[in-house]
Amino acid sequence: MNTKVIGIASDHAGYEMKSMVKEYLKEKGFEVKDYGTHSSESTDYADYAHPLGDAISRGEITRAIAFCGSGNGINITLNRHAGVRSAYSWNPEIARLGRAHNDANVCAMPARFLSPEQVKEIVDVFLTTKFEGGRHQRRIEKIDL
Ligand SMILES: O=C(CO)[C@H](O)[C@H](O)[C@H](O)COP(=O)(O)O
Repeated sequence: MNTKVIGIASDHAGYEMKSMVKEYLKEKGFEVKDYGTHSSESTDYADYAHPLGDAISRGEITRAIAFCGSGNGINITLNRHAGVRSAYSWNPEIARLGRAHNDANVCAMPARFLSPEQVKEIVDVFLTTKFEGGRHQRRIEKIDL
């Protein structure tokens, strides 16, 4: 498992925030795999969520950051993929709980409702918080149908 590789994806509404996060992660020494979109031209979040979700299901990526305008569409789509636990992370504490309690492997954010500074803080918390296991391991094992 290469935890230094981070997947990223967004639609048009999240493109600028994704670009910012891409540079931020590179500055921190991460390798970034960008699943698109690659401009602010109007597009559909599922077209980027599915390739990222597939990569997680195949085990190619173990952690990812994803955006759309509200965060809902990209989060819902990613969570259709086996093995994806995408946490809708609209503040740092929710991101921390997503990792600590849910072993989330994707941090999905609402790009139109967060500042770049808020996003950086959420990303930092998401990438540094460890899963607590214990009772939470039992619970996540009950998620998949
Ligand atoms: O938030 C989203 C989906 O949950 C999308 O990012 C879109 O921005 C949203 O659906 C609004 O669409 P628009 O074409 O950007 O007006």
